[in-house]
Amino acid sequence: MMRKKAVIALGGNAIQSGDGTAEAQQKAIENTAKQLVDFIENGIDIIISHGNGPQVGNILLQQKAADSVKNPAMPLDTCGAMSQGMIGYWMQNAMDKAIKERGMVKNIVTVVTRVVVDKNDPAFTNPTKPIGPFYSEKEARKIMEETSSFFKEDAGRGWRRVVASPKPVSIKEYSIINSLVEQGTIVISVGGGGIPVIETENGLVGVEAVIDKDFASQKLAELVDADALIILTAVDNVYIDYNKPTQRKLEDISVGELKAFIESGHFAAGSMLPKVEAAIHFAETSPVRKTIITSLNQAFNAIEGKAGTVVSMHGAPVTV
Ligand SMILES: Nc1ncnc2c1ncn2[C@@H]1O[C@H](COP(=O)(O)OP(=O)(O)O)[C@@H](O)[C@H]1O
Ligand SMILES: NC(=O)OP(=O)(O)O
Repeated sequence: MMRKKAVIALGGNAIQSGDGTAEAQQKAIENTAKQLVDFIENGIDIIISHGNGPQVGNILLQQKAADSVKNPAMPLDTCGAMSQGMIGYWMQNAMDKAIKERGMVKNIVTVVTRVVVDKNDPAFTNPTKPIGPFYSEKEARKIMEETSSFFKEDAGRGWRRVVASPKPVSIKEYSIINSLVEQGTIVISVGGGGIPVIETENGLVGVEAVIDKDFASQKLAELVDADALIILTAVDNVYIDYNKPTQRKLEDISVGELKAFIESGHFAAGSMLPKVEAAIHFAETSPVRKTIITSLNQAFNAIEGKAGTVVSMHGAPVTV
């Protein structure tokens, strides 16, 4: 059987359901792992990436709450590393269990991943990435007055702290990630978009930012020469006229058609827009590459061309 390679980016609902306890998050991840095993069983090598918006924001708050001379608060890049370790650990346990239940044997590893960003990226002066819990407008405005944090309204769901979200330029660990995958290991990497670092005369230095996991996953998919980038979120498809009576789902679509829908403003900034942009960036690198945007439940159907929004250079079905 010809092996294929896919980078699977997991959205918030694949990691968290119910409250934010370790138990609830691990339960959601166990359910996710069961579905990801379908790919492995069918000869697709997977690299799993995931978001960290809620988790990294909460870790930052916990750091600040306990901040003291003897127990200094850790900065955002280090909180990002903590979130990679935490979610990676949960995912390793869940994948181990799911694989064993299907009678297979596989190694699973989490790679703490550093992603280089440009220190002059305009995102550093325009924070847009929501992290941590939701607040009322009144609470958010009060915290903004008292601290140097910024808050914005997040897609009608409430107010959240926003931080800089520079674009990924390169991924330090991509080569080792690829070697591990080629050996048949399941790799969890670029968690939370990767730890943002800049290149300096003294080596790599972490910066106060959170990279978008869809953009980082797209960059990784390119660098490891994946056949497919699979972006899993809460909806089965990307829609035009989303939530309007004229709503229409997109199935097989070309890069050109999708760019035209972006121009007409069909995709919400901060939610569907980065996914659609990442999808385009990956699909336009080669006519044999495709990006799928769908839900966890439809993920495997989508790889078989039976579900999801599939973005490719020419919009015709691409077999993976
Ligand atoms: N045009 C659109 N088509 C489909 N979903 C959309 C669209 N515009 C906004 N959305 C919303 O974007 C959400 C996905 O973004 P988000 O929740 O930020 O992603 P993640 O799953 O990575 O956490 C969908 O669940 C949907 O509610
Ligand atoms: N880092 C990141 O994109 O996280 P979310 O997907 O949780 O926003």
